[in-house]
Amino acid sequence: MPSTRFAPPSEVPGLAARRIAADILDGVLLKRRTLDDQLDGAAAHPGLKTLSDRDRALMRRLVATILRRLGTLNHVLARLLDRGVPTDAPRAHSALLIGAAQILWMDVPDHAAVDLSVRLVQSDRRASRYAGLVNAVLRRCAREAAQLIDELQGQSPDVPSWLLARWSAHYGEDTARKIAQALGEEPSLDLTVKSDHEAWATRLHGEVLPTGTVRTLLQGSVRMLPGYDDGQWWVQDAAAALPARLFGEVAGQRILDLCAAPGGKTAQLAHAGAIVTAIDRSPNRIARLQENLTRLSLKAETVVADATEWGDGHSLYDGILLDAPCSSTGTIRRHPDIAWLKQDSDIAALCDLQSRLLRKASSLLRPGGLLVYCTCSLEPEEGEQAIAALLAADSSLSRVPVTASEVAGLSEIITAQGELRTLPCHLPHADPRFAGLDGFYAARLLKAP
Ligand SMILES: C[S@@+](CC[C@H](N)C(=O)[O-])C[C@H]1O[C@@H](n2cnc3c(N)ncnc32)[C@H](O)[C@@H]1O
Repeated sequence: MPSTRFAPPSEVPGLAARRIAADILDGVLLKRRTLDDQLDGAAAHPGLKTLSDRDRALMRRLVATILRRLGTLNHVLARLLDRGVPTDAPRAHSALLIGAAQILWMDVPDHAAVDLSVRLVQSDRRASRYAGLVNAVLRRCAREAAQLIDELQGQSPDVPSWLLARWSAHYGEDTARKIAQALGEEPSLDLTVKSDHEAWATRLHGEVLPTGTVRTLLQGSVRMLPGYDDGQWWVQDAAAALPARLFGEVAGQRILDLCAAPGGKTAQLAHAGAIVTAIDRSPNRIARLQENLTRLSLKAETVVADATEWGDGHSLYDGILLDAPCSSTGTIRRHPDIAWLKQDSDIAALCDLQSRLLRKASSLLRPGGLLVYCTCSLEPEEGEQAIAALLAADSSLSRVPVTASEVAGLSEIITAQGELRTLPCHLPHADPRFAGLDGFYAARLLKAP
């Protein structure tokens, strides 16, 4: 729980939002807590409740911008600080990041950004003696940062080097650089709508993508948008909406969604008429899935269970969706904390779980049934290699290649093996704010009849 106080009544406008941003930033960078954890649910920052909708949106955007451009910011600050970032007062570092991000990329006047960061350090016992330093460095930042950022040309400072090395090895240096560049952009809001796609796109000031997703640049709480309360759509990245479609016609089929929460894909399957059993091992996340289904007036059987141990005695399913837990490196655009929280060593442990879940999924599938496996990871071990290993070990399964016509003709997102592989740099658009996809992998497998 953050120790700093928030929002005393006499405080200058905007300071509480910056202080909470600093707490949450420290939560990610120093305490290794996820953004989701700090922004929603029981363990969320208690100060969030005191912020207006506008300040809350600004605070979220500020934190996301800093995490998305952390390498660049740290380079600029390092060049402006003769003796480096003070190590005895973490709030001095977060105040510098917050001030610099606003000066460089947000619609906040420079003098206000500097003033709020100075106040931020002044109100922290350990950091207050750095108020003069913060003031001077941020003023120089406003004057000199553009030139300092130029020094980074040709580099990808905002992606940790271990990740960049992985992507270069698998996709080639050029694509790795494009992925890194795409991750620096603020992502659009993507919605899966039940019907009337064009009408919803117009109402929400967006457009319909070739794949049917409605994409808009609206910001702030989605709960305030038209269509939310009456359950006309749900938030789902355009790439995340593709795997569930690989089953084809599912009306009346029994489909098992093995790692289901918060339920974007369960909702797609239920909306398409499937009889869905949705399993997740997290009770809180299953509760969220249930809430989402209720809002959308959709139905599914829900089960809280560890999927690796579930299913004995159940009849076999017509289709199984395994959206496995993974490193989530494909979603860094939307969850920029992931880049700084995950480590290379996490991937091997996840691969072990994924292979156990895959074996379980195969055992619960009827002959002639389809298994769709997907992960929101860019790492081949969690995608292509996991499926290659499964196919080598289980001769009852074979690939049913995905064709371009199933994904609105986007042949660049299909591999030579007929698997889906979307990258953050895919789906270019004349207006870059409308471009990009989360990085997803999906394969479709048939159980021999
Ligand atoms: C990638 S998310 C699923 C997203 C979901 N399919 C959707 O479209 O909204 C992975 C989920 O797997 C769940 N999970 C992780 N390990 C599990 C296990 N052994 N058994 C069941 N669920 C598990 C996590 O709680 C998490 O909700």
